[in-house]
Amino acid sequence: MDEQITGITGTRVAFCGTGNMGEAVLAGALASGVAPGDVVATVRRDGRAGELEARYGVRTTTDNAAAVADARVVVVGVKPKDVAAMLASIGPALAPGAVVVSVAAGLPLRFFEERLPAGTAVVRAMPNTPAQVGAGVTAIVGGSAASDEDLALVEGILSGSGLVVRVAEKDMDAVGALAGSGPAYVFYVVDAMAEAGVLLGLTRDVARTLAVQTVLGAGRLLDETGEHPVTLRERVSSPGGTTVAALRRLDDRGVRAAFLDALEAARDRARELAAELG
Ligand SMILES: NC(=O)C1=CN([C@@H]2O[C@H](COP(=O)(O)OP(=O)(O)OC[C@H]3O[C@@H](n4cnc5c(N)ncnc54)[C@H](OP(=O)(O)O)[C@@H]3O)[C@@H](O)[C@H]2O)C=CC1
Ligand SMILES: O=C(O)[C@@H]1CCC=N1
Repeated sequence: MDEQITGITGTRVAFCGTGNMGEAVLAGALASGVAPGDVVATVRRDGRAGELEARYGVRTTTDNAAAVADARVVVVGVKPKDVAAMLASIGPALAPGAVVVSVAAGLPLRFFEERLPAGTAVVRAMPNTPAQVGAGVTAIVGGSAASDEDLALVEGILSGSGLVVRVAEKDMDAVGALAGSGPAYVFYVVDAMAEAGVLLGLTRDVARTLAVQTVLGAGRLLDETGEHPVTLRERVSSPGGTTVAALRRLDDRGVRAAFLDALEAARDRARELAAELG
């Protein structure tokens, strides 16, 4: 266990708003070595509280201010439109030296720093949902009051979610468009491939298994060989064979161009959110 992970022992973490992304980051924090007894997760519904308690053995509450009172790290996991109200609730209750971590799409560090007590350390993060199984990737950037120690602590807590990279804040909306939203594009492709398998006569079960395993295997091959995707694609494409016939259709249908447009749309929506809410 390295020094960063060791430093996590005993760190109290509050999750303020524990939905899809908050839960995935919570699972990663526990995998990093945060003790369930040091975690409090806030919710709005009893049913949700029961789910989180049963799955992770953490405490839950609907009282956000009480949740942050002794937390060293506070993860704000509500939707962007709910962030300002959350900060108004928790700001006065933050413990001295607390670091506030935002996962909100679009909202800049400035949005948090303007609404929290002066000098509050803020870290902006963009995780993705494979964090739930330790296979996520999260980009982080620290605000003006976040120390190296704060960033290292947050990085350690997020490392149980998967890879953590540090980026400049100007790149955060691009990160969100690529990696934050990215799992949804992959699920979309898997669903489309499985549907196509059904069209060709495979059972739904077999088609799903083949699509999932193919995406998993292709991802591992990319990761473990470090080869360029074009090189790996060429190795699948026999001259005059079946794959080039299929890839030509994808090109004809503008799939590559659609990805370029799609990521620009996601980036632009993040900018709009910041403008609407800021
Ligand atoms: N989903 C994703 O893949 C990613 C999301 N993000 C960011 O994560 C954030 C959350 O998104 P997501 O998890 O998808 O959304 P969810 O709606 O699943 O999660 C938000 C949660 O916050 C709860 N909540 C809202 N207000 C309060 C409150 N006052 N007190 C306690 N709990 C509250 C909601 O409760 P209730 O269940 O009752 O509605 C909900 O469970 C967003 O800012 C988003 O931009 C970032 C990267 C990826
Ligand atoms: O769709 C969203 O707005 C969030 C942010 C990135 C992924 N999901």
